[in-house]
Amino acid sequence: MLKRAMFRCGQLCSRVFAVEFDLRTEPLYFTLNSTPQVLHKAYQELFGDDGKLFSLHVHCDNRIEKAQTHAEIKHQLSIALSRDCDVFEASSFIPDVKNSLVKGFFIRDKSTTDLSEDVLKTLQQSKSVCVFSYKREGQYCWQEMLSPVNQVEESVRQYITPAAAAEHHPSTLNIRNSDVFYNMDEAYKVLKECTDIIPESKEVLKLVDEQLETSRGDGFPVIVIEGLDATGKTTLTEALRESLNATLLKSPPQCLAPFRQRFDSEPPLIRRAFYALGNYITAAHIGKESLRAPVIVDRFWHSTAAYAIATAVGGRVENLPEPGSELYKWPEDLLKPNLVLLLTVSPEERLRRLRDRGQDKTIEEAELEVNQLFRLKVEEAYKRIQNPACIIVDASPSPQEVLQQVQHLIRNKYHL
Ligand SMILES: Nc1ncnc2c1ncn2[C@@H]1O[C@H](COP(=O)(O)OP(=O)(O)O)[C@@H](O)[C@H]1O
Ligand SMILES: Nc1ccn([C@H]2C[C@H](O)[C@@H](COP(=O)(O)OP(=O)(O)O)O2)c(=O)n1
Repeated sequence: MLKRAMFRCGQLCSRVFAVEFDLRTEPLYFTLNSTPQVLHKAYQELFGDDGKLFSLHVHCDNRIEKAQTHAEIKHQLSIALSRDCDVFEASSFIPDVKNSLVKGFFIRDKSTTDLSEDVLKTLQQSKSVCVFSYKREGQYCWQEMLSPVNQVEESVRQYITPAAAAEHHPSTLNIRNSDVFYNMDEAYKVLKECTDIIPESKEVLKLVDEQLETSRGDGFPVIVIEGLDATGKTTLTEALRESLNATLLKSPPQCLAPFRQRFDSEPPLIRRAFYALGNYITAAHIGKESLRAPVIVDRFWHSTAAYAIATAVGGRVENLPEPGSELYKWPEDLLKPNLVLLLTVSPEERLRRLRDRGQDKTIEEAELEVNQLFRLKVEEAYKRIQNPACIIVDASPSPQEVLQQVQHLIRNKYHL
């Protein structure tokens, strides 16, 4: 209750709220004020007559619990609300303050029933969930706390006040150590905090503990092949293994395969920590194998960081952390490959390859558009990662031609 009260008043008045009403445009930013503010047209339309509007945020000191509650609520909203409800990603943050982001949702209910209100009231019974409803009167709009079931609280009106757009998309405030990890200890800590609720975490940590040796002398070259799904990584890495007499490794490593599905169903904090640790295990394998032969690696840290950043940052490519941001910096304690190649193909060719593999047949248009935005962000994030940066390889020609192109690049660098 204390958290809720704080959210309602004091501390959170300096907070800015961002709602992703339309993924292709900027979020709508606003703050709250105890005195009425005249809203201009864009805000009036969004907070206007077109249905009932609610927001929901999750507050909790325990980050594992917070991540799981957020994911659980997202799922609940997707199954419990009617078709007349739109659910938008929303967040509250303090501008320029790292880790100040609190994630949540905006719900617009155009139905004539009270179903959404009932669902939200039930969700609000959890101590870490805070729900507000929005009311409109003329040119003013305010939010007040949704009264929990069987409890009438005095409602404080907080008027919506337009706010300037944030210089950096708010989701970038929390990427470090929530989505991307820049040393092993930070990822390790996350899984350690999960051992009670996810028993598999213990087994993963044990595997990490067993692979402490990561140092590498001046051995054979280490070449990482990166790219979106179906760009031809498996085809190329296998051909390279044969032609270079190399060892082929991948991240996550084979020993984590039994746990991957489990961690893929967890919220980003836990899922990304799992993949981060996978890179350290693979690094230990690289360290050993590169003493004997060239090593080809199918996905490594570029994948971990690019997918994590692209998932964390909603909407447009413009929302990504800017080029040169410290969020694209390679972890100081992770083995650096000698060469990173990024396979790229056109969206049409990629889709054709996915279809040939029997995937992606049923994706609807709306989902396709969201996927398209996501794909663009992953590729752009790949390209922004520095030291080592990736070299872009056009992977649209035939497998043989792609192999030749890559052999040429490697030969130029290593005379292999
Ligand atoms: N250069 C290429 N030209 C045409 N098809 C390709 C090429 N490389 C791979 N493919 C085909 O595209 C699909 C995806 O390739 P794959 O190597 O499995 O990609 P990834 O490992 O990146 O997911 C497979 O069916 C594969 O046979
Ligand atoms: N080193 C890695 C490898 C994969 N990941 C994550 C990133 C994405 O969420 C998925 C992509 O894996 P996917 O199953 O599409 O990969 P494949 O192309 O099938 O090998 O895994 C990672 O974070 N770090």
